[in-house]
Amino acid sequence: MFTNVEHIGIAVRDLATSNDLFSLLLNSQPYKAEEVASEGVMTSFFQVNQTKIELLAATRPDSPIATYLEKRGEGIHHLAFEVDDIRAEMERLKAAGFTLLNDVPKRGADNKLVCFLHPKTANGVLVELCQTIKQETL
Ligand SMILES: CC[C@H](C(=O)O)C(=O)SCCNC(=O)CCNC(=O)[C@H](O)C(C)(C)COP(=O)(O)OP(=O)(O)OC[C@H]1O[C@@H](n2cnc3c(N)ncnc32)[C@H](O)[C@@H]1OP(=O)(O)O
Ligand SMILES: [Co+2]
Repeated sequence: MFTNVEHIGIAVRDLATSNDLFSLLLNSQPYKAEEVASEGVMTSFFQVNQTKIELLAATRPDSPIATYLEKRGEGIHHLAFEVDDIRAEMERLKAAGFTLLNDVPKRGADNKLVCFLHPKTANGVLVELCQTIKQETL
């Protein structure tokens, strides 16, 4: 089940500059910065009630964020939903015709297991599924 818009991912060229901008916009400070080396990204998170803003900067040229910035510039990169059972949702969505970009849940930022759906199968939106990793499953 989809339970929440977990975060909105925003591709940015420079994390420090965008941290300042979003701190001003949201009148709050980021609550964490976390590198996800497997994705070639450095993230910075702001909490906005139940939802988060995830700023994403590339840490290497072959990162999906670097490619995105080259082609489309800064802006909203993806929409992430909290799900209660990521494997069940991946099976359901695959059977429903969505293209999964990873067949097995992978480690994301902020203590999540994640899976991405190809934007071509989701109305042009890059969708990310997120399931919080509970202590007992570590
Ligand atoms: C997991 C850590 C963290 C977290 O929350 O925990 C993150 O969120 S990390 C975020 C970065 N990682 C990813 O985005 C992984 C999934 N992304 C990918 O596999 C690729 O970026 C992919 C397949 C979405 C696009 O790859 P690429 O840009 O090399 O392919 P194309 O340029 O050929 O694009 C194909 C087609 O899709 C359109 N496109 C690309 N990116 C996006 C996007 N973010 N939103 C919407 N549409 C997108 C692109 O324009 C092409 O369409 P076309 O009409 O053919 O031009
Ligand atoms: Co994300």
